Amino acid sequence: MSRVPVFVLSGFLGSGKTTLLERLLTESVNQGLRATVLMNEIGKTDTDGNILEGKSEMIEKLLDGCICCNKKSEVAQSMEKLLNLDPDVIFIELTGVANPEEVADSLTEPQLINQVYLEKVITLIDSEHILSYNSIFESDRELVRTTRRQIEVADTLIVNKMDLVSEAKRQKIDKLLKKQNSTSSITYSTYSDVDVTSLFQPINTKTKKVRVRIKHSNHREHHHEHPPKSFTKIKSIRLPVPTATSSHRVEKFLKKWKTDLLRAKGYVELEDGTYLMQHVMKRVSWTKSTYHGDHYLVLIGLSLDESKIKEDWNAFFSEIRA
Ligand SMILES: Nc1nc2c(ncn2[C@@H]2O[C@H](COP(=O)(O)OP(=O)(O)OP(=O)(O)O)[C@@H](O)[C@H]2O)c(=O)[nH]1
Repeated sequence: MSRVPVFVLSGFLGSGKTTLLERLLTESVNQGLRATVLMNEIGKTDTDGNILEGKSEMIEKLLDGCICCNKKSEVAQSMEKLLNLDPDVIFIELTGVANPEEVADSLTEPQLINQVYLEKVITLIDSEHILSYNSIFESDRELVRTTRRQIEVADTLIVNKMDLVSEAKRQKIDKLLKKQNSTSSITYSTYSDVDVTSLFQPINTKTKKVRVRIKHSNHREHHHEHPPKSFTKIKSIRLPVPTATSSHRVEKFLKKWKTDLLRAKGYVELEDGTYLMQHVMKRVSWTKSTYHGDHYLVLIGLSLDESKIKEDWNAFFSEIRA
């Protein structure tokens, strides 16, 4: 029996993983490949799953945590469900704070090892922010280590968001990446627009080699001292959006937490309908959406003060209602 190739999409929060996944799913359809997806999110809310709605009916979700050792059996269970659908390819989108080595290990579980192989770890790089990671994450060494491993173990590095950086910055990033990973290919993109056909090459040529491997570091044993559901100090907070509001007001609210806020996303009702709000570091975008579920925002950040944020959020809506 041939093993199913697995592509792991890694990269820090907001780097462009879901944007690439949408392209990969479109290409899968074009090539007549049956693609399935395992999504992993930090909180209990699956915004990326909603974004991908309609792109693939075969999405398994692992919410509330990064795929790390305590989730190994859940990964195996989810993968088995996907394998029952007889896919040609499986994409795993990790959370922005996951170390791809953990999921690679999960693929070697006894019930999976004969059914799947790791084809590629693709790591997306947010070119606008990568050079600032060390200073932004100063208080969280584990996070610095994880973002570094995302680069070091990648087979393919995609430096995304090239529309937001200068040529001088591109050269600095190039130098940094080559220092941290001398063997990976490096591709530059805007909105993760890469040559996806070449990423699929191994599947097309049907040279499905039996391998599950990853470039491990010498000291890759997992650190068990962290609490089970928090790999780093990164926290995710879900805020319900009970009534229609304005984008300006939401952005003003987010700005208040900017020192700790790394990522926010969710569905908000504005005057003329529902919008998907995406916030990466300080950059915000709004896209009209056909989403029909409850409106909410998810805030992800370092040491976010949950009770203060929730209190402020409630006050924000009391003001609207008054
Ligand atoms: N300006 C610009 N924005 C981009 C680019 N690529 C993606 N984005 C935007 O960046 C935001 C985050 O993109 P995603 O694809 O959701 O990133 P992600 O890595 O999946 O995010 P998480 O799953 O939250 O870690 C979205 O608003 C995208 O539209 C790019 O090349 N340039």
